[in-house]
Amino acid sequence: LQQLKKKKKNIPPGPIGIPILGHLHLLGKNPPHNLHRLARKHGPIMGLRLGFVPAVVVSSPAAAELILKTHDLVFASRPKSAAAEYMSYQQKNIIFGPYGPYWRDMRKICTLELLSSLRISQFQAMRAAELRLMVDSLKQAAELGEIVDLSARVSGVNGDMNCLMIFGRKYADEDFDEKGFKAVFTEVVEMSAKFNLADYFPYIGVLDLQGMNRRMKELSKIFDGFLEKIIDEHLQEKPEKKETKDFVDTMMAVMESGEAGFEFDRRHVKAVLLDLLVAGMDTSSTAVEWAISELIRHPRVMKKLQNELESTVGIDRTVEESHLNKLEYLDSVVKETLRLHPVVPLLVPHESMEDCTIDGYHIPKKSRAIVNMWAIGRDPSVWAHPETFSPERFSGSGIDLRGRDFQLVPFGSGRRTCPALQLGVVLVKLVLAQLVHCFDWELPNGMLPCDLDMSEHFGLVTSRAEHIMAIPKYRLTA
Ligand code: HEM
Repeated sequence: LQQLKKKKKNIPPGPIGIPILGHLHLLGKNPPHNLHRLARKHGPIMGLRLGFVPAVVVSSPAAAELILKTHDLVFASRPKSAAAEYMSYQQKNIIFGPYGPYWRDMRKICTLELLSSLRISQFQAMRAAELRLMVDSLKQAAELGEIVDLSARVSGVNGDMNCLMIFGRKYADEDFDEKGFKAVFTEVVEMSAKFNLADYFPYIGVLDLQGMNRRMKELSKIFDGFLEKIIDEHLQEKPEKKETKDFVDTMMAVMESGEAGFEFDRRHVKAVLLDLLVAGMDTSSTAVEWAISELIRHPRVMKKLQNELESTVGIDRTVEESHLNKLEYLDSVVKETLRLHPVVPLLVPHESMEDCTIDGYHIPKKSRAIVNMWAIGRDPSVWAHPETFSPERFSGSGIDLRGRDFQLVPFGSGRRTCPALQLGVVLVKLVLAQLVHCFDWELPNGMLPCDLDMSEHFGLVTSRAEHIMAIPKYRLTA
């Protein structure tokens, strides 16, 4: 009977599952890689069962377009998950919020009030000042011939810029709990991406076999206390005296005006703040980390980018935001980096809100849709020599990052697309441009560029497994 039903409904092809787990065990330590391998055998639209949850995995541009454009509305929701429940104010945030009027309103506030072009430009001077600090400190290290933890530096400057934009001040690790600010938020992001059995076997969730629910509750207490404290501090200050309002000021003003048009209290403010912290914390810095790693591994590309920067900006001053539009090769380097290292390799899981037919396959309501960007970036029918890092492939290609070219959608596309695409791209380009323009980079202990380890650490945001260590040599005349 099962077989007959399957025939009638034409479910997507997939590997043979095992009782209870279905295909969960096939995800392994690095799901994007393992799903890519499976898709090569079973096709770009692959059906899986993760515990009790049906899933469809798409691994080609055409299949991604079906999910993110043709049937965008059907797949615009997010699955319920323990992480969203415990760590996102009962799914009151944007990232994990289910589709509906509440999510739409929250997202609108976020895009209009916080991430608009005008708001992004208001923080330009702050970004320039933070970059100056980074360059000065790396210049000092260069004078001393020091080995620098480049991953930590990039993540540090990105974290500082984020905190200044969101909270109006920087936070040192010791301002937080004993584990430190960065470590707590990195753990929140990691917990959100982990395959938690509770999400796939609803009845065993209460047993919390992996201890994840307990840890998530602890984490949420820590950051809730932190956000409460920040809101209290802001209430005591006078925002009208500030030159640039930070995101807390803006959100508190929305709350106090009562003009949100829906219930909007402190919990909602905290949920948005947490969203932006989590989403902004590691994404851009991880992209920079991958880009600089590829450039160090490919001295020809590094030199070509340095030449572009020299001819556009000069050798006696540093890159400014106004230069970015003129830097075409930098643009190609960033695209090529995101093709091979999409920092959110499986996007954030989507969930279908009703039954739907995709390319003739039946996808039941409440299926999880996984878009494997890692696989799409390596699809040999779209990319010539997909494993080669070659930014030239984008010159004159017309492919942009805005979610219209489904062979390259590292920010997603459609209703759930990243609302911070513009900010994200500016941050990545700015930080990368300073590192490349101001410094030459050498690997320590005579390591050859081709020996640089490029292993990944899988998470919602997939970063390098090992920090990149390198020796800077200052190259500007100023
Ligand atoms: C290089 C940098 C970034 C990349 C590659 C990136 C990528 C993504 C991706 C792939 C998604 C999920 C799309 C989907 O589910 O279909 C997403 C969602 C999101 N991103 Fe970004 N992002 C970046 C930077 C940022 C920054 C800096 C912020 C905020 C400060 C941000 C805020 C968000 C939010 C709020 C969502 C949830 C949207 C929703 O569910 O409606 N992102 N991002």
